Amino acid sequence: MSLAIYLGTTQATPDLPVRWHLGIVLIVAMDSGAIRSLVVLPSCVMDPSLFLSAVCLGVANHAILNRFEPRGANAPFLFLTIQPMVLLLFFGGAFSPARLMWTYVVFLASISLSIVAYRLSPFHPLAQFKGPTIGKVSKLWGLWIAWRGYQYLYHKRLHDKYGPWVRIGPNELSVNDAHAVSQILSVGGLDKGRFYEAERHPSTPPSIVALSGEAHAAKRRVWNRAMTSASMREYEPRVAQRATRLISRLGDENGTVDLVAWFSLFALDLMGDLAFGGGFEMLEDGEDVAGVKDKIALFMASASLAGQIPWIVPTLQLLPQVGRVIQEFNEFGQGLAIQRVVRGGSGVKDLWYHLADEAGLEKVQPILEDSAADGIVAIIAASDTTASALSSLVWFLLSSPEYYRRVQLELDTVFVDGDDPLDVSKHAQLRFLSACINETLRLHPPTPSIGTRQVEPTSAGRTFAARFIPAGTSMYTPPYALHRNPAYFFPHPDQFVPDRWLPESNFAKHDTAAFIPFSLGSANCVGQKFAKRQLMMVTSLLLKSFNLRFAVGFDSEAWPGHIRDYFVATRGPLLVDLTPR
Ligand code: HEM
Repeated sequence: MSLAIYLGTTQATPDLPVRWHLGIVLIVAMDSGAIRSLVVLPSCVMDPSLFLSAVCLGVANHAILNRFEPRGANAPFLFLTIQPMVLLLFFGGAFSPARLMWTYVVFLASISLSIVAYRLSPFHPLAQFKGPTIGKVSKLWGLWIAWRGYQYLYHKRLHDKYGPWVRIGPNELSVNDAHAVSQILSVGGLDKGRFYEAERHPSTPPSIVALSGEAHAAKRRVWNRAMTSASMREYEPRVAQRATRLISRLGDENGTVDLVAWFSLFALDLMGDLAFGGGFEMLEDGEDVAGVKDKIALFMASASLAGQIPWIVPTLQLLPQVGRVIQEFNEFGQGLAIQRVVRGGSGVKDLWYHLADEAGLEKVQPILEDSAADGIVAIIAASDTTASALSSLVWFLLSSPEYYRRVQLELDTVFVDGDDPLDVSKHAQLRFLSACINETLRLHPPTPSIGTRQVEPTSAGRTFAARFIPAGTSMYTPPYALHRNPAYFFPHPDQFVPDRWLPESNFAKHDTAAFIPFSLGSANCVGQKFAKRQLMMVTSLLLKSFNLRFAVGFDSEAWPGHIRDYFVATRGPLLVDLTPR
């Protein structure tokens, strides 16, 4: 009830200063009897000195935990659990369950109130940053939003309301300022935050995504080799083969298809080929028989949610079920890796060839488990992202017939009869299709929020775009909000207007520094050129092969509403009718 009154009042007047929030909480709490019962009820079983000691102990615990922030919750949980018992023992007197319970209640209530008061107070290091009160108080609200998959929309809404810097968690900011974002993500900026620890389990080798610093740089060197222009040329025949099979399977369906599902089967088959020398035949089956997609979805959802409150990760990992998700995933990757090794490379310089350093270029050869972990990352990082981008591109084109017509005209001009739409040497001529891809990645970035970066907790803090950021602060740099910021893309920041990407266009604002679908800096997307190449190849072949329109009865306008953000955004079915051209 008190909470409802409090939320109601603050909702009606959202810009109340912090001291008013504290005042309202206090009055409502007193009025509702919460404070009275907290003082009166325990007095039946607790003498005043025990009561006061429990309060002081609670506040002291907050002061200590705040000063020496623990990395995990296991030791602090234990530490907090035993203290009320020790306090009771120290005070002596008759033991009763009621006395013990109230000691716990008073102790925990004191810690909680002390934390809330501090987080809302002007003494908190992030007090100068605006943001929703509930976010300042606890990360649990952010977890709830992330649970529902709406984090990307939440970030944008908060930036629309509070401006480019928003405090979205007790020690967390979201930044929608292109200059600051580039400083944060680029070389010399910040390392990955604890968000990424959720992807690691002590029993499994870390992949490139979960690493930072030197260890990341070493892995990245191998990945960079795998993504040079020469390496990509080796992969192109595989892309062409899988894209051709996709088109023939779509043709077999003879009518309405769910393109989200088919793009996903295509991308998984392709990455299975490149990362492990084959093994999936999902296009053939017309479905994901082995449930790889479900495994990825479960892994991504668990990691992205646990990443919201990283201090809980060591505790969660004590649960066998949690470890099992990560371990099973890892074993799955190792199984594929062993098959690839047994099968041999047959001279193909695929992704595995580079990840396993078959050329022997590294001083220390990676062990099979490490390469397997990276192979799995390749499947996760490359399949859902590419499939998401392809489906959004088709959705935008079918929703804007004029742009669809222009893309088709361009394709028909560049690829005249007998030309191969998979010929990458002609990509440079597909200027409008390229603009449509950029505009799709702008409005529907496949990773709409990315994980956090963190100011080194032992540092003296950092300054970005003239704002001082205290040590330990986590920072989101959300592409979705940045890409729709009218300060960078104007006019029509929320509309699909591919012309803004053409060199001859003259839009009032077109700041590509704010365009970060592949992130920036040393941990940006290593596969971005390959991703764009795939998008161009598949779209060219698809639109040359078929005329597309939304299936009859399909609610196309509602489709973007089904996008959910679990690090990589998921999409609902995209039902399209195809007729051969
Ligand atoms: C449209 C498609 C794609 C998009 C939008 C995309 C986006 C991204 C983004 C935003 C990151 C940085 C994530 C972070 O900072 O936490 C990333 C990282 C990464 N991506 Fe992509 N990606 C795509 C396709 C691909 C492909 C095709 C590959 C590989 C074949 C790939 C491999 C990777 C890898 C290995 C990383 C980790 C890099 C590192 O930590 O150094 N991605 N991607």
